Amino acid sequence: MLEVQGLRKVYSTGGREVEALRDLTFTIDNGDLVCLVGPSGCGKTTLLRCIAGLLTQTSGTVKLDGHEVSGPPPGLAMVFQEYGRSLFPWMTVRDNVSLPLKQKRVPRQRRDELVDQALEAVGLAGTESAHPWQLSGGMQQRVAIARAVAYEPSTLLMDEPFAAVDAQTRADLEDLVRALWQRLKVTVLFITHDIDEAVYLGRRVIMLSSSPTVVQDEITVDLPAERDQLHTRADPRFTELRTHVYEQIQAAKRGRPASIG
Ligand SMILES: Nc1ncnc2c1ncn2[C@@H]1O[C@H](COP(=O)(O)OP(=O)(O)OP(=O)(O)O)[C@@H](O)[C@H]1O
Repeated sequence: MLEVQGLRKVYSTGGREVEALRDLTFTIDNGDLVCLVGPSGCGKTTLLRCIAGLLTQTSGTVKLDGHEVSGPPPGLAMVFQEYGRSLFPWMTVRDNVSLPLKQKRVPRQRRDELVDQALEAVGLAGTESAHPWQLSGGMQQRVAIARAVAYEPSTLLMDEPFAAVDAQTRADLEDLVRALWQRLKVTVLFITHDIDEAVYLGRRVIMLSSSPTVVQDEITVDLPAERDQLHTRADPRFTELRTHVYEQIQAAKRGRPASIG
């Protein structure tokens, strides 16, 4: 379980203080898929970096499976928006996916198995010896997802991973994330500023207020577990949920709760 309790982050730079996160509290059960949306600049990346142990909070706690996070926790993998910068261009696809496993000291044979399985799972079997720059943006992001999956994480943090790909690729990658989540039973925290994406993907959606940030609202997405781009997005319940999230985000920008919903 991921537990975020009273998380506050104040940046101090050049004598100026920016309160990015004021007081965030939420929990995510093991095996859940939770999307986090909020207005631009509300501190989504700050939150993820605190959860990943890459940034020290000013106060509050983050616990993963009962252990307080104070550095990059084992069992946690991340996928970033900028796949172009997260893959090493001079390494092959196999070496990129394999790298965290080497750091984890996984034996060679097991490493190869995990890489093969992960590339197969993201539909990239056969690209092992290619270099990232020989692949499309969508394929590069699949490599980044394969790298996270091969690591066999219990928790996967995704920071606006599809913001830089075209709409069709994005739809395919969304379906890939749901399929992997269902298959691997991994806990996923997915950050996006795209409301439709949050409702389509998530089993829960947490909405953040604008900075200084608190949890504005949260919903359980009571759409069928089997989702597809055509039918789910045409479901009247999908429209209701996205309208609710939209109104909450608009209210968050104005700095108060929405009156309806
Ligand atoms: N290193 C830093 N030093 C000072 N202020 C920072 C730093 N990083 C972020 N901030 C500030 O903290 C606030 C939250 O930033 P953050 O990048 O976490 O938001 P975000 O929700 O991810 O933004 P976006 O939606 O635009 O990607 C912003 O006001 C930002 O200017």
